[in-house]
Amino acid sequence: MVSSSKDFLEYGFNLVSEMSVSDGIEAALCVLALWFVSQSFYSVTFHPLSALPGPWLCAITRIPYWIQLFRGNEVHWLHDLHNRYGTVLRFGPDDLSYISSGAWKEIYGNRLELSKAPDYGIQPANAIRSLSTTDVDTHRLWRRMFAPAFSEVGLRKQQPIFKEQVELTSIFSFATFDIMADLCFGQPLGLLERDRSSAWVNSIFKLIKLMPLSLFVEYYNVSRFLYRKFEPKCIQKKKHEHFQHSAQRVHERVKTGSTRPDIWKQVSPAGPTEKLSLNAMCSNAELFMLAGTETIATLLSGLIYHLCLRPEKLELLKNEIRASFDTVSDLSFRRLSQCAYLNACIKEGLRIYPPVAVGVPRVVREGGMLIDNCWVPEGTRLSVAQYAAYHSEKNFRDANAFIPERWLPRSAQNKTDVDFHADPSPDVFHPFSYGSRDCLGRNLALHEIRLIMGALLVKFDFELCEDSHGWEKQLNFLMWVKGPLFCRVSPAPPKIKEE
Ligand code: HEM
Repeated sequence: MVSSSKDFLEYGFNLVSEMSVSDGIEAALCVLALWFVSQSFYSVTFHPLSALPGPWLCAITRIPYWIQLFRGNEVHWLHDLHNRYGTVLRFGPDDLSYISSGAWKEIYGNRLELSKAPDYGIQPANAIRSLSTTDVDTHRLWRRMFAPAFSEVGLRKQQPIFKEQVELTSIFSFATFDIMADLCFGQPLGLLERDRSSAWVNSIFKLIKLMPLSLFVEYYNVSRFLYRKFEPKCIQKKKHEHFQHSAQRVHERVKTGSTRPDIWKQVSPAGPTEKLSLNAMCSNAELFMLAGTETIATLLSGLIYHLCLRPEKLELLKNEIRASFDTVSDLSFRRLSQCAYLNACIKEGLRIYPPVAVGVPRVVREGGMLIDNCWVPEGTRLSVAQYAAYHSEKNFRDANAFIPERWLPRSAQNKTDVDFHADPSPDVFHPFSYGSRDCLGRNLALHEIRLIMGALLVKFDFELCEDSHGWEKQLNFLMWVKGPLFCRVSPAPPKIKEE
């Protein structure tokens, strides 16, 4: 008979010490199975999220999510699940995805500032936090410092740096990497000039494909601990070399100085004692080279693709651009931002093919919170799935069709157009995210996209090659994995001068 807790422990200890190895393994497996069954039962019955819709398997384990993530199919999987289960979806034991307009405000614009999921923060090799940090105070400081460089006034000053590049390009990745390098390092990488990628840029693409693995490792305490302890030397070396590539260029830029209004010229001191250290410049430059290049190249490729599939829309856009500008040197940030049809096309491109197609999760803080009239416990990860939200008929009529007109004011719409302003939730559209951690480079991105599109359409006509039909069927590892996009490109016909 076991009478007290001390006796109980002694009894347990004796029992274990008398066990053979195979009995021990059997007992451990039984305990594990019991734990899993009770956890699963709790997860689908008494867990605070148990009433929310979603596949029961996802309520028990994250395995279905990991499988889809590693297969590059997360975006379409979430889209299908939202179609089946509605605007809120439980796709993991502690993971909720939303596609309603109110969710943006509640998750990303919340006064309580939900924290960014730590596994989504990029860890710079020099260990100095960049803007992607989850630390709220450091993040606030960086945002204040970098805000002027990415503001309208700052960008207008940077306009000449952009124009040096766009005239040359039809290769979007090279152009966006060259432009961002020019803003961060004071000189382009020379990709457009050589018409060839570099080993450094290629390694960024490899890094993007490894994101699911990094998310998996960073999600679990055990794998994170083991990885940090035993990270292979060759990977450490590669990370260091990669970081050094941009760090050296930042050092060079600081040493030689610059007369041009690049990012560093316009950073403001956030307070009397705050200075942007050289190390912090390096880690933020690395972040800008990641965040501000492929996102834009992705949108541009998708936009040209969808325009080529709808030649009547491409014609309207060409007419608008060619009526407003004779040559590339006429293009300016200000005048391009007034091109209504161009802006509508860009919005539609961001909707139908969002560069950040899934939501970056926010984690509910201590004490839990009410969201969408449902109480969610602390630690729950909330996100808005952009692709699913923008392709849902609940939010956009003819959601899978490329229709820039839906973004034009009612008065500018063709009489025969369907009235897309009856779309029930235009507020659901936030391709640059929302709240205190929305995209710092939003203005820069829009100017760059308008300028590159303007330059291309002033100079060239485009037609999609047969081989590239179906180009949009792509895997997604947080970024789309784009195949080659072949277009027949011919010089625009000369303008006939009116008498
Ligand atoms: C079409 C182009 C772009 C799209 C669609 C885009 C989208 C986004 C989104 C959705 C986020 C929010 C992530 C989150 O919720 O945590 C973000 C953050 C960010 N983006 Fe962009 N982005 C684009 C271009 C750029 C450019 C050109 C830059 C320039 C450097 C940039 C710099 C950043 C930075 C620094 C952050 C982190 C902001 C913070 O945590 O405070 N992005 N972007």
